[in-house]
Amino acid sequence: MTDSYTSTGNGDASYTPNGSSKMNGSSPSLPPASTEAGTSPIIRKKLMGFVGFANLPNQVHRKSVRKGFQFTVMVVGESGLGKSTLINTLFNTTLYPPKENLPPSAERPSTVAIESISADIEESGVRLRLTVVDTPGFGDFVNNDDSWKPIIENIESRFDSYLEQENRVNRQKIVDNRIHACLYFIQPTGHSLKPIDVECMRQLHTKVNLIPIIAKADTLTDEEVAEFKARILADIAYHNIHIFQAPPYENEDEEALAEAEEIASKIPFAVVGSDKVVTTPDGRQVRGRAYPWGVVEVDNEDHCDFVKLRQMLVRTYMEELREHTNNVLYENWRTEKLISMGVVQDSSVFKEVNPAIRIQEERIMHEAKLAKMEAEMKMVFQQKVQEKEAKLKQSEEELYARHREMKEALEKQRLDLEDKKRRIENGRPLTPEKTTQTKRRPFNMGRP
Ligand SMILES: Nc1nc2c(ncn2[C@@H]2O[C@H](COP(=O)(O)OP(=O)(O)OP(=O)(O)O)[C@@H](O)[C@H]2O)c(=O)[nH]1
Repeated sequence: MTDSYTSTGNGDASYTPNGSSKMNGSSPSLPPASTEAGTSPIIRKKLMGFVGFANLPNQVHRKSVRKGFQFTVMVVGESGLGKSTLINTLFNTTLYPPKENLPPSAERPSTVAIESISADIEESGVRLRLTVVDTPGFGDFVNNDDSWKPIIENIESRFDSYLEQENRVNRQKIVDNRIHACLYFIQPTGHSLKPIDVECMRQLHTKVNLIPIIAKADTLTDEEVAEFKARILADIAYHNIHIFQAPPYENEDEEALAEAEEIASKIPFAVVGSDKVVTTPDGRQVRGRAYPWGVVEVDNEDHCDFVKLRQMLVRTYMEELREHTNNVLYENWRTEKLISMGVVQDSSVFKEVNPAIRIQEERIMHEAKLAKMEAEMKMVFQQKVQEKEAKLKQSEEELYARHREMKEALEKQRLDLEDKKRRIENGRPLTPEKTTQTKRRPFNMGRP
């Protein structure tokens, strides 16, 4: 086996094992050896790893992990439906302190008040800035007609703040406070959606990713849950409410497709929340709720849909929810807002331009411009000709008039002379007009 060393003469060099192939993007690794001539050292190069764009996802991954993530979730539902408990269970934190620790002065608000709590959560080195927006007071009053209004105002004010940041000269530090997901808690009545639920969801669905949840599902039997879900879905379809559905991707593998289908089949998620650890009859320590008749396990897919909800919200579709908020919900809101402010979109910027058609259009426009200029010049020319003709006609008439005048004068002169001639011939003296001779002006043709 023989190795060869090639020098290109411009400082580049490549080592070719067996003289067969060249390697680029490599680094020198082995100590230099001598060539046959014994002058130039052989640089042995070795590939340190895979060189190609297939590594791009890893770069994105590293960058995202360094930057951390931001996620804002809103919880809407009547009080006591287990919203705080579910959030604590979902993100495995005590974001909401236990209610017994709250001071007695912590009274119910008299209107729907919006509260938000943020926490930095870290899991396997990945940082997540989680913000939960709570809506205490929603649906708690005798008249709940406008309960949804403060919620919508809050969502829109977050869009406003984002739009304002986008319009700044310096957009380096945009803070995204928009709501990425809205968990809508439905009371486990077993009937169907209440009018307040329908109205609120109708108001919300165009502004947030709506995820309906049947709260405290452990209070219903499996059959009741199935029937309740069917009725809720029918109501949602009837009222044309859009709930969040993950978009299907064409090149997704079978496992991912099956997972997406399974998650979709569980909507609305019937969940049980508990941040307490209890012991099962078989001695396992689980997060759940202990009843005299047994233990409901939060993380057991046979007991409730909590795992699927977490899968959707955290594991599989968190980025999808953020993207959908930005690309669809915010974009639609922004368009409407700008139009309402009188900003008009120039639709020609979206037109695809075919260079041949463009040249043809420009040629037609140019020809039209030339034709217009020509017509204008013709008009000016005609006008000038008419003016000149009028002037010539006028001087012709003047000449004729003078000619006539002179002719008459000459005729008169001729007649006078003939008269004189006749008198002289008849021997009659000339009239005394001789003495009163008038000075005749000399005849001058062409002068006025
Ligand atoms: N049976 C049952 N009870 C639950 C569940 N989740 C929470 N609870 C209980 O319901 C009560 C109210 O729970 P919270 O989490 O404070 O409810 P909330 O919706 O945050 O209430 P507000 O803060 O008043 O809006 C507590 O006693 C919880 O232990 C559940 O899934 N099933």
